[in-house]
Amino acid sequence: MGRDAIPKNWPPAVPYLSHPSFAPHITKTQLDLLRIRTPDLTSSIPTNLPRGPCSLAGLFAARQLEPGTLILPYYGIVHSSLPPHSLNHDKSDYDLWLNREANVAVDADKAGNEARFVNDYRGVRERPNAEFKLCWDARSGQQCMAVFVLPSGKNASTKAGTLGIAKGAEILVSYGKGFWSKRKEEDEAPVQ
Ligand SMILES: C[S@@+](CC[C@H](N)C(=O)[O-])C[C@H]1O[C@@H](n2cnc3c(N)ncnc32)[C@H](O)[C@@H]1O
Repeated sequence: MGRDAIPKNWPPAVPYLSHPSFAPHITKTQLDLLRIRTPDLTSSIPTNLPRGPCSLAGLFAARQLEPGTLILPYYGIVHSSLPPHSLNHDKSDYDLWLNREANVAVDADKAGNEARFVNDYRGVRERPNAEFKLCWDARSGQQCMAVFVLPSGKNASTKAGTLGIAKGAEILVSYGKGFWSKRKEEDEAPVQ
């Protein structure tokens, strides 16, 4: 796979990222905080994970995926969540916290990779089968958000044979109740 490869059917209006992109306002202090591997970052992206299109999944698993497996990193524009650069007043559906201490989030609205298409499980199946998790990218020596198969016991189905993600199944996370209650409020708000 060449360095400039992009996934099939990628929307032409959204630049495809094969690494995080840093907004120009990100400070050295914020960057330095992202370069610390804190003890809670037990999961990692290995140095041999290729850049570019993901071989394990687009939105659907390309093969059976075991609990806890790294599926793919979540790339977007790494930006400060504090004013004046905060995107809060125009927060996108693709914006995830990266590091609260550094006030840094990653937004895949304007640019990203396949992970920006991961849907919520509600209305699709009974439970999520994957999660967004902060991990350590050993390739760049930086903290990175990524999508992992839910480990056994973490909201995952415990029925025999249903752990992990079966080949062909959709990758589904939980956006959290807060996401959908906010969406409901917005939908019900009177049009100004
Ligand atoms: C991060 S995007 C996910 C990708 C999106 N489906 C797309 O095709 O670009 C988040 C948006 O996807 C839609 N979405 C995700 N999960 C959904 C679900 N379970 N039911 C309905 N809409 C969903 C919502 O519109 C949400 O704002």
